[in-house]
Amino acid sequence: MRLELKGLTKKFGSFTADDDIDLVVEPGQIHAVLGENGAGKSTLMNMLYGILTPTSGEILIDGEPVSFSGPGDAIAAGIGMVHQHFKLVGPFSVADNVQLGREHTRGAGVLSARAARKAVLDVSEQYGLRLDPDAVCEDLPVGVQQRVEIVKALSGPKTELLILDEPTAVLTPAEITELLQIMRNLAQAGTSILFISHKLKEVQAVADKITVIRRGKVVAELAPTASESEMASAMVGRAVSLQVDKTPAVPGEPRLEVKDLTVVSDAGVKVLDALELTVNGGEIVGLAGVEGNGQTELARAILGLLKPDSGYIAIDGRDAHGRGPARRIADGLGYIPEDRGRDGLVSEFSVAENIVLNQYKDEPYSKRGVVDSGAVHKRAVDSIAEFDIRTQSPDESASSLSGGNQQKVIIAREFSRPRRFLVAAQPTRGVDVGATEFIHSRLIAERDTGTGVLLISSELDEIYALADRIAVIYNGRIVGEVAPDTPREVIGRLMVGAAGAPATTEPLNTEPLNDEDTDGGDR
Ligand SMILES: Nc1ncnc2c1ncn2[C@@H]1O[C@H](COP(=O)(O)OP(=O)(O)OP(=O)(O)O)[C@@H](O)[C@H]1O
Repeated sequence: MRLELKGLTKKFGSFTADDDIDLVVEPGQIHAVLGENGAGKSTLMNMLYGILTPTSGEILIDGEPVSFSGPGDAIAAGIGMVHQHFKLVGPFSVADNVQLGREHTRGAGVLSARAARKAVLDVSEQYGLRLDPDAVCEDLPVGVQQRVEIVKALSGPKTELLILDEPTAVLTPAEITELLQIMRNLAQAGTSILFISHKLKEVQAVADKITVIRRGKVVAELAPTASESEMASAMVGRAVSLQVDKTPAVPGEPRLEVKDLTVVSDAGVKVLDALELTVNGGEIVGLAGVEGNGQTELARAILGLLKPDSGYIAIDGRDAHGRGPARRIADGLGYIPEDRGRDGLVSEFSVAENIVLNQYKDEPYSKRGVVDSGAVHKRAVDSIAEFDIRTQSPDESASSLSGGNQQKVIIAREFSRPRRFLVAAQPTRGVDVGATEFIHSRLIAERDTGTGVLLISSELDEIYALADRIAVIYNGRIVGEVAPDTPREVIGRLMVGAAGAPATTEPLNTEPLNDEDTDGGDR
């Protein structure tokens, strides 16, 4: 399929999210779309997939103008889409999920259970996407759920163009390598791919062509040979430092002490297993690990959202036992949650309300129990400017913000008050390079004021950039604490629970994306 966009424009009220976009995707081409948070990438893809109606402009498929009144039309025209946030129904099987939604698809028809299983197996075989059609989706690792989304997108009547909107944001390094290979295979077989990512190494690794959009306009077309800094500055419109400067840490008193912490899941599995960890004031401890090894539970237990079965947590020297999240926050705990939808934002609240979410009862936002809306508004206006949150107004609902800008709202909230200890879980997930630079330098500034920081990140690059000490978590235990100059292979082996194994038997990732990533890194 040859896809051509001519002057595609989308306005929300008086705001122009996409402005006169021209773009051509040739058959079998992997075309990356890069841009800052809020640049208009998802809006553009949603128009292409029939979710949004363009305000003006044309979409042409093989030279013919098309008009979609819903995703069903786009699917029937040969377009498949994998969204930024998974849309699978957890308790359903893989086959059921692939089948789901087809009832509205013109020309695709409803499949019988047998036909749905067969569709999964056929697509799996055709593209080398291994999947068990009978597996229950919520039991599958994230990378496999992603594969289900791709198979679903490819199982339309004749999918020839696949839209992947930040498909790697939640994947492990090995899963990312696998996905990039799947993309190459698909392209080789003739499928065109539109690929959105904030991870520049991935873009370099797979893209045939790169279009950069900024504030809704195409600002550059780059060759795949473009360097990371060329891509970054085209996106942001200024030079971006991809490396943060920091001086050595000066650790002080313990700010987090975790001893013998055990959490058993409802299914009877020890998700945290006698975990021991200390973070001192004035240092950043990076918690490295493949997602799903207890990081989420550790963060939630520190905040008081998850009750441990046994063990001890102290925040700033105070036993946290019996203290709920609100009291821990009052004690000086800060929290940037990994799941902004669940723990970070109230999406129907305004941007301003979200910025003061855990502070609105305090001075100056409340006086004698009454919220001072002027003070809240002023604080929101200041934060929007300081953190470059792209929103039309502080009163806009948080749900209308782009994914990366939602993350900036949380960051603005958590960086605004003095803290003794901060848990930063995936702080730059979905965030563009400019904002990543900013968040990284703020985390270091926090450390330099004496705050203890536990950085939980699935990105080894991020851990290396920031951590003064690296703790590796595997199966709910800290299996190693190492210095920040420890080679990737060593950390990679710890991450897969194979500390003693020779390097050759436990590759973290078999296909490095570039020469620097000798173990296949996390990008
Ligand atoms: N339904 C809507 N109503 C009002 N504004 C919207 C709506 N949907 C998107 N926007 C605005 O359009 C702009 C573009 O958003 P979009 O989600 O396309 O950005 P993006 O480039 O995908 O960003 P990110 O990298 O953060 O995902 C944002 O400023 C967003 O606030």
